Amino acid sequence: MPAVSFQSVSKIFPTSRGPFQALQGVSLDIQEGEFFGLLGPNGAGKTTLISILAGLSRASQGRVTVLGHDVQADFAAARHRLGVVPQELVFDPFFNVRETLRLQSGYFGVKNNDAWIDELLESLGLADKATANMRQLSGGMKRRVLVAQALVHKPPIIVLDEPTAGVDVELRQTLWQFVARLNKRGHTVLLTTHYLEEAEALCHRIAMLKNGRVVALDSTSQLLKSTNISVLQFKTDAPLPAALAGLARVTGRIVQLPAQDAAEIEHHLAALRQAGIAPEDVEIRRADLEDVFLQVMNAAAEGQTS
Ligand SMILES: Nc1ncnc2c1ncn2[C@@H]1O[C@H](COP(=O)(O)OP(=O)(O)OP(=O)(O)O)[C@@H](O)[C@H]1O
Repeated sequence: MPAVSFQSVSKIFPTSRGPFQALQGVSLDIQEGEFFGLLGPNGAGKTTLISILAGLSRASQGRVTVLGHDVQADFAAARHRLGVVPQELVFDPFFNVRETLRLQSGYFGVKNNDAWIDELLESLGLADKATANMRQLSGGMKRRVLVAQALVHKPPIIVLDEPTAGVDVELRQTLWQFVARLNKRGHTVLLTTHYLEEAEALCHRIAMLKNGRVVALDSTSQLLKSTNISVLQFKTDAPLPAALAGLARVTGRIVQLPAQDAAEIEHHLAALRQAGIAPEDVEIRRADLEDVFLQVMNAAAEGQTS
């Protein structure tokens, strides 16, 4: 039985400009013990899908189950098996950290779980903040409590919606170490993130969403193998010739150009030379998940317009 099963899930939001289809027939199964990544550009429908999974929003069509429990018909059983770390920081400011975690345990009918709460506090670097009031914590500390809060009832499935947005390097490392440990112990993890190097490092399998549809679904290693492209990377201050500008991924001075083969790399270099550009720090590397992601998204866009 899959840990999570999305079956032909569609979602239509009524808006002032008429109905808007945020999800269009999304079907995918996440197996028990998997570390699964859900990727997509802003507005692709990731949060909508997670809200339906968590029972916060209803699918317009289709069905979602959590370890066999329908998220609507069998809401309590499904919800109990999920630990959802939401994107937004929402807390009751009147409680301290430990009280917040005890309160959350109470919502799930869990008692006498102080040993687990201590482990959560310790693993998330919150041990010295146990009696601090929620409103005294920094944003990053609050995010740690949010993670702890989602895990108080030891859910078999952990759902993380962009947990590292705006989070410092230390917390990212603490968080990923802890989540990876829980995954090794058998917890299923569903992660959405815009940090593709995190997804590449952590996820066994990845689904890419665009405009509410699944446009790629495969193991991370297959996705990386699916593209035989290389990337020509260099630095320059000069504006690129138009023919290359459309292909390039530019970050400040760093330019990355995908190329199918050596001939195309030569072609790119010749185009630069012709434009009078002398690229600095030239290197050629294999495509990473970000390159694959961009390729999949561009192919999906072309598919839609044709
Ligand atoms: N309540 C709503 N009413 C109308 N449209 C909505 C509503 N909630 C979401 N949408 C729209 O549905 C689409 C998907 O939104 P969603 O938040 O699921 O995207 P996302 O993939 O999580 O994006 P991001 O990466 O920005 O978090 C967007 O176009 C959004 O504007």
